[in-house]
Amino acid sequence: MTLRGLYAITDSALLADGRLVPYVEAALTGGARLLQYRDKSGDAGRRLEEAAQLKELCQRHGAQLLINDDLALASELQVGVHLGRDDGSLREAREQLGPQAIIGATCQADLDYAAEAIEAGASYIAFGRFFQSETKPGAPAATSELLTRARQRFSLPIVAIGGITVDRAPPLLKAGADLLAVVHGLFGAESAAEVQRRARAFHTLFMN
Ligand SMILES: Cc1ncc(COP(=O)(O)OP(=O)(O)O)c(N)n1
Ligand SMILES: Cc1nc(C(=O)O)sc1CCOP(=O)(O)O
Ligand SMILES: [Mg+2]
Repeated sequence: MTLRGLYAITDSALLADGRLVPYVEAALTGGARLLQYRDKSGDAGRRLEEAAQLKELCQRHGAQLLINDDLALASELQVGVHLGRDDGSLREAREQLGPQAIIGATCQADLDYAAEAIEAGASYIAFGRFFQSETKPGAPAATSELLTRARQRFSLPIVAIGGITVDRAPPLLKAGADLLAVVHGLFGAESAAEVQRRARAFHTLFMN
């Protein structure tokens, strides 16, 4: 699968009160290619149930599911995983999930760490945050110049994350991002119809 396009990331607060499935379905209908289940609660039963539902939705829409932080859950569902720098070993994830699995690595603004992540078996490298983020205000900042340098140095798919909206996205694509990872700019919406409209607008950016 080509890793390019909109990468939707769930948020348990934005998608509470029954919004998880309809909003995710809207994002996938609008064209999201990857979906990350990001839930920081310790409720293992609910996490398994929700992630299994999302896997089924992704399969129906030809998209790929990744689990944030949790290799054991990714392994149980046989889906991908996204790991930050303190979330466990990328090498172990690759060994456990096999050669086909999508494994993502948070690289913040660190090109040398990205090189290590690639060596350890990452499928994509994620840089950010590019703008002020409502979801993770404390994430270290990155610039589009960093993205340009990453593009020159690496051929692996590059993800941009952090405060991305449809209006802010074009310079990131110009600098070489293959995937735009978005929480609030996609799911911080009043209705599923608005989520679908935003997803479609992101999707259209990749057609140019
Ligand atoms: C695509 C993508 N990029 C970066 C992150 C951030 O991961 P991490 O630093 O581990 O922070 P948390 O998301 O776990 O709070 C991500 N999740 N996805
Ligand atoms: C989870 C996360 N990681 C980031 C990083 O820079 O590594 S920024 C971020 C939050 C992304 O959400 P939003 O699209 O609402 O800003
Ligand atoms: Mg993490």
